[in-house]
Amino acid sequence: TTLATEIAGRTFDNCLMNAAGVRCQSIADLNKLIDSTAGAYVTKSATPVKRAGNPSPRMHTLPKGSINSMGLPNEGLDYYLDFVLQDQANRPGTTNFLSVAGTSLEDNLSMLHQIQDSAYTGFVELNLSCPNVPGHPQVGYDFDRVKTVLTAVFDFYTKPLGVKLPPYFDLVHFDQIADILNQFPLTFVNSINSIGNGLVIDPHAEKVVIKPKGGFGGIGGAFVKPTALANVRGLALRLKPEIAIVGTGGILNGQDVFEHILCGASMVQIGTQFGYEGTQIFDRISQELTAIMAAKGYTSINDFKGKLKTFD
Ligand SMILES: O=C(O)c1[nH]c(=O)[nH]c(=O)c1I
Repeated sequence: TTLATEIAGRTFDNCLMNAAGVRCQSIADLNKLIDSTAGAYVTKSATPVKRAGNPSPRMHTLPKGSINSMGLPNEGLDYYLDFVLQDQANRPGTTNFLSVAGTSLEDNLSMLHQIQDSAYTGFVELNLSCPNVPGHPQVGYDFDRVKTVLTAVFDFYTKPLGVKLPPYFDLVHFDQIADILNQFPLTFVNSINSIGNGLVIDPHAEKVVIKPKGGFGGIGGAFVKPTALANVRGLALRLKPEIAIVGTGGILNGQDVFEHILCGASMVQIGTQFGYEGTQIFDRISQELTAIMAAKGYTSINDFKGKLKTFD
């Protein structure tokens, strides 16, 4: 039984990896991911220069999930680009993900020009769905804006690139975003980012649990799995086959991964629960998924990828 997967001709020995933003902001975090069972890593979404992000407390975890309003804290693109360039030199033949999240089209284009002109050979994950930068609405919810951004990007960018999308909640929106995405040579689409602007309350203190935005923040973890599965499936059914689906959202165990793959995911990213457990989660969930596959007689994820049954 193998958990190996492939996207755009790149092979990964495990279909599990971290979700951007979780334990991937520092070189120390990234090296722990390299040393783990994860098949790849993605770096914390970068802006052109280092950002402190929102005031703390800005993240809170409950058994059923997390809320965060980090505000895009990161070390700046150079830090992450230097890291991935060094890593690809150290470990030829491996592919990883560099996440970028400019707060303007100009910032995204300047970062992508820098990456295009560099020796980087890995994937870029263009984050169109950060819900926590005050005053900056999510690009992913403005379909015309998505088309404008991708048109500008693919005017020059030729290396493998995917987009990180927010969750959609209307089948017409799945149709509309898929129609736009299918017009571009995307390598993958990653669904979902956190469910934006949820609210978690501490009833004892009668108070919100995070400081930024009056307590409003992105929701992750078990809370979001049904929405994550729907977005993975909704896009898998609508996107051209050349665009791989990366599934993110609500992964706590091997069964959750199995469900994401059934819906069409080629790679699965773990956020909230990875933040809680650390890198040993990749061993635990790999064992759980292997056991599920063995019990069903599957030897590779391609045996069941995208094969979710319906009643009709
Ligand atoms: O607040 C953040 O840094 C953040 N938080 C999220 O939940 N998703 C994102 O894409 C980002 I850039």
